[in-house]
Amino acid sequence: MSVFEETCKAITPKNIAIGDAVKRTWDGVVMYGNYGKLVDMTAQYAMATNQSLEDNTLHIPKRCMIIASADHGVAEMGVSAYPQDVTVGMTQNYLIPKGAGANALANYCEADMEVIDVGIAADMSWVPGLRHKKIAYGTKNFLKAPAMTKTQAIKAIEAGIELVNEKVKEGYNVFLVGEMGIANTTSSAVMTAKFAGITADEATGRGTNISDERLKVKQKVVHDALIKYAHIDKNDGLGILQSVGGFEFACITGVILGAAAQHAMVVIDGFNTTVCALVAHAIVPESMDYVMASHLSAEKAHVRALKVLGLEAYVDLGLCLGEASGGSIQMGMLDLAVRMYNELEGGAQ
Ligand SMILES: O=C(O)c1ccc[n+]([C@@H]2O[C@H](COP(=O)([O-])O)[C@@H](O)[C@H]2O)c1
Ligand SMILES: Cc1cc2nc[nH]c2cc1C
Repeated sequence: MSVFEETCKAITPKNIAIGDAVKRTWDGVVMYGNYGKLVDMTAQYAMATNQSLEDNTLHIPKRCMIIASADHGVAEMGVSAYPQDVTVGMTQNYLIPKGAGANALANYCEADMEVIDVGIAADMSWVPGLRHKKIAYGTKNFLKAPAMTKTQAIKAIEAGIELVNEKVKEGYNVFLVGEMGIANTTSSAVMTAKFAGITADEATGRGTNISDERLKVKQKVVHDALIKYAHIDKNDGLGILQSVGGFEFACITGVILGAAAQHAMVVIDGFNTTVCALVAHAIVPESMDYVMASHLSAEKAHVRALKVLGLEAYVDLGLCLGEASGGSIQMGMLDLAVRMYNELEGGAQ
């Protein structure tokens, strides 16, 4: 059995009794009013990470931010506001000089950062600290040919699984996922249209704030891709990923499946990482027991993607970015909720 198959097979549903016990503790202390979504966060975290609730406390999350980078052949259609080499520049920036917004946010939420190249269309061997797992120099333009082969999709998924397995061994139990890849919101739009059963126009947003003119081009690309891949079933996660996805999305799908198999939790970020969750959901529905939503991206179809998963974002800050930005803010809130839970004493307040 492959690492991918073994991982999928190892995923079990969360233990509801743990969540109920956490909620009872909050209820026992807070006699009137309630702490609303802070309670939900702690219950979800406790269930996903299979906490023993010894001394009625929760382990403080040990956090790892994983940013996966890759390029997209569909960029040649003129669907992004930025050239492809921004993927190189931003990915380098996470490591030297560690000056990106993602670095600041990782520091804020006390996450260690791992950056992985699974398909950047340039040689990245000179970047120190980068995890070199390049599957190919970018995907194919999916209007011409499937973005990747099935073997490549599984290889990229396994890169994510293996990274999580390594980090779980080091004690990490919460993973904040982020991505970087110019043109990848076009890929996400097609995947969301497939999974959510919505039209190209409903699924297509402005990504890196493209002009009206580019938006028309992007909508047509998404429309044409939906016709070209109409034969792929909406429940075929691997088929959709392989046809119109990206290597960074496959890697993050692997992070989600790998974490779920190990009872670790994944905090998703915006539109793109929610689409990775859609793929994981199609492959193993129970993997969603290990996924926590974070912010609502300004990318318009994000809400439609979350709806398929039955998830709701905790905050709407108007971010439209990726690179684990919203996930880091969510991590800050989860940390607060866990620390508060650990200080609760019995009795009426
Ligand atoms: O995930 C999101 O909500 C999101 C929304 C808009 C843009 N992005 C980021 O912007 C890039 C993709 O935008 P685009 O216009 O090139 O498709 C990619 O690097 C993503 O990290 C991400
Ligand atoms: C500058 C820039 C930063 C990003 N971070 C994530 N996606 C991005 C896309 C661009 C273009």
